[in-house]
Amino acid sequence: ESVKFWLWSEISSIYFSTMDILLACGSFNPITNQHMRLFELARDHMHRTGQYQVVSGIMSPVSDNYGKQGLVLAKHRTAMAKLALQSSNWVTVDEWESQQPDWTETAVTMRYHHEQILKRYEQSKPTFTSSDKNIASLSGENRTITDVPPQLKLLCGADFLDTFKIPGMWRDDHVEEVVGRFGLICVSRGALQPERAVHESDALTRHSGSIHLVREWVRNETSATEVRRALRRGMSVKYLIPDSVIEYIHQHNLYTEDSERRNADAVLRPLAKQARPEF
Ligand SMILES: Nc1ncnc2c1ncn2[C@@H]1O[C@H](COP(=O)(O)OP(=O)(O)OP(=O)(O)O)[C@@H](O)[C@H]1O
Ligand SMILES: O=C(O)c1ccc[n+]([C@@H]2O[C@H](COP(=O)([O-])O)[C@@H](O)[C@H]2O)c1
Repeated sequence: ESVKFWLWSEISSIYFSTMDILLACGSFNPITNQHMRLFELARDHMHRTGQYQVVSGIMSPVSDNYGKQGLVLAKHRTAMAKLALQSSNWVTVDEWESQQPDWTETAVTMRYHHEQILKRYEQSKPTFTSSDKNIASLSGENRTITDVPPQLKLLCGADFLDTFKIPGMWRDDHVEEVVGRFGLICVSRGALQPERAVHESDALTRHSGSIHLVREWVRNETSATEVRRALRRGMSVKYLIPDSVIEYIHQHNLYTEDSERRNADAVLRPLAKQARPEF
């Protein structure tokens, strides 16, 4: 009986689950252990639903013209993220967004990755016989269902969800697209209430079926701002960020009083762009 049950649960998880790819957009200035935990928490959550198979994760650092205070160069933020994610066998760093000449809206970044996923899927799609149409490979964790391409979902923390309601920050059609067309996985952060953010937004409520709220029970308030503050003061950030990243920061003398003044008077690019779309 137990063998039958095991077989059934294996087969049903293959046939009835959707492959997901998680994309996290942000400054990662610098990457913290909690940024990497977001991926782990989200993957566990999605797997526990029994409906999704998370096959990979992408971290996409924002480009230099985002205009956020203290933002160090994208080449450094990307290098640090790559060093940190050497310990992951499923999350990688993608440089496309960070290399764009201007700041790129998240919806546009998602469209780009969606196209890349479809291209790779088309290239790697095996030809099927009628009897094995749904299953391409069944090898440990890498089993895949290939008659549906992987779905891209945005992964974020609860503070990110709150930015949707800041006037002039997001275009309404982009919120619709990110949440409605792609889907969102949001991990709790401190005392923020993502359920309330969804409830108080008509657009988010309309698409609540595509929003997955993940509860982080080990509350972790690590923030890149606090890490930068500690570094400026010459204090330890060990165990908040990986050792390899600490070493990189010291080698390049990245976070100083000067670096924190960068963009201090700048208007965040999304706000400037919405205020003067031609600008
Ligand atoms: N401690 C945390 N808990 C949950 N989500 C987090 C946490 N830290 C960062 N995130 C999420 O990671 C993504 C990238 O965040 P970001 O690079 O802005 O880091 P941050 O720590 O929030 O930075 P800063 O302190 O400079 O605002 C966002 O979606 C953010 O919500
Ligand atoms: O697409 C938008 O309109 C939009 C508006 C505001 C912020 N974002 C993205 O949200 C992310 C916020 O990162 P951070 O570090 O400011 O928390 C970053 O990747 C931005 O490009 C995106």
